[in-house]
Amino acid sequence: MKIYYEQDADLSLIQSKKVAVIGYGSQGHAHILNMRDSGVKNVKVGLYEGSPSRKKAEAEGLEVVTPAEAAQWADVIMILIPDEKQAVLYANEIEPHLRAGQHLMFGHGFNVHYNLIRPRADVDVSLSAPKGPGHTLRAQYQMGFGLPGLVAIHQDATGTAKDVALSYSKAIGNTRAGVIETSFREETETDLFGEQAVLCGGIVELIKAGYETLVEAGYAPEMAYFECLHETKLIVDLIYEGGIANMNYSISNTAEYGEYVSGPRIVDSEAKANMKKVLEDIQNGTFARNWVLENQAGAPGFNAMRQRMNSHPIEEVGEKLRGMMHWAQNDRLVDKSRN
Ligand SMILES: NC(=O)C1=CN([C@@H]2O[C@H](COP(=O)(O)OP(=O)(O)OC[C@H]3O[C@@H](n4cnc5c(N)ncnc54)[C@H](OP(=O)(O)O)[C@@H]3O)[C@@H](O)[C@H]2O)C=CC1
Ligand SMILES: CC[C@](O)(C(C)=O)C(=O)O
Ligand SMILES: [Mg+2]
Ligand SMILES: [Mg+2]
Repeated sequence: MKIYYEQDADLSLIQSKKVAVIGYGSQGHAHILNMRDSGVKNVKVGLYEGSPSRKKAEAEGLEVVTPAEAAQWADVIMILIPDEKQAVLYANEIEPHLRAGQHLMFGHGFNVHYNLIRPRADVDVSLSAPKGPGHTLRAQYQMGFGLPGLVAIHQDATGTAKDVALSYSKAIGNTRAGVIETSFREETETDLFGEQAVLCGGIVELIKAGYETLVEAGYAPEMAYFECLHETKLIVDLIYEGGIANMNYSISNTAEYGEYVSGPRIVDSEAKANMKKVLEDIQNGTFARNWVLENQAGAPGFNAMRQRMNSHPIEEVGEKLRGMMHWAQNDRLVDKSRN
């Protein structure tokens, strides 16, 4: 496995290009602001007319144009709008203006891997995918650190696709932590699996089930919140810092013994068998097809599930308790008024 670091990437390549970032959301704002701070001067944001994000980008002094204008102007076009909107954007606003030798980039391989976007053969197509949320990508960069990232090349029409993709990854701070070379397929399938089984789907269900178990047994919701949600970060920080052994070193022997005897009763062989089914659905395209169809129908199921999640009692008690922890409100990663 090849991992690229600062010395392996030439920042001047991306600095010499006209770079358009389509979208100014979680990833978009972080990519363009990190790039600008890395000396990439010729940047524009692509947003539709009337986009609420326009004001936020302009407040940072960025030039905002339409996606079609961005595609006409740029040498490098990075698409960072929601995955489910990219195919329509590409067909209507990008593809008609593409010319040979341009470089099309993605932050996730979803649309290219599942053939929802099929770029013409004479453009470079790559991905530069940070392994973490956009707001963390920005915050880490500003502190002088970086998130790990991935690069992959789908097409190399000019012979320079990888060098430019690595240069882009350096500009957003990923080579500070290390950039792994992968494929669109591997990035897409592992990213979807990670977020569904562990990082988002797995953790959220674990937290909710733990909270509900305690509350249904008569314990105070506040106790259940601190135990099952709040402390998750403190424990994950220890794992992040030095692995599972580091966490086990810090917790009590009683907790460690409970981890060994009770953990496998929760995430048991059935849970692992279900993980394998989730992975199969990702690999055979079932998940992608369902997500596309859901959006074609106006996302009724998605919106209902989002609404149900947002009104779960753990969110209510959490809001109240977090309001008491003023320090946790300072230096927030997500400032919805800015990005
Ligand atoms: N979120 C993350 O941290 C990560 C995301 N990725 C990938 O990065 C990509 C972007 O995801 P993410 O940052 O979450 O996306 P967001 O949902 O945060 O992006 C929203 C942005 O896209 C703009 N937008 C929406 N539709 C259009 C359109 N038709 N034309 C132009 N702009 C549009 C929105 O404008 P407005 O709000 O004004 O409507 C907003 O600025 C995806 O491929 C995702 O998988 C990869 C790694 C992590
Ligand atoms: C874990 C979710 C993620 O894959 C990410 C932040 O990396 C995403 O799609 O947002
Ligand atoms: Mg991810
Ligand atoms: Mg993802």
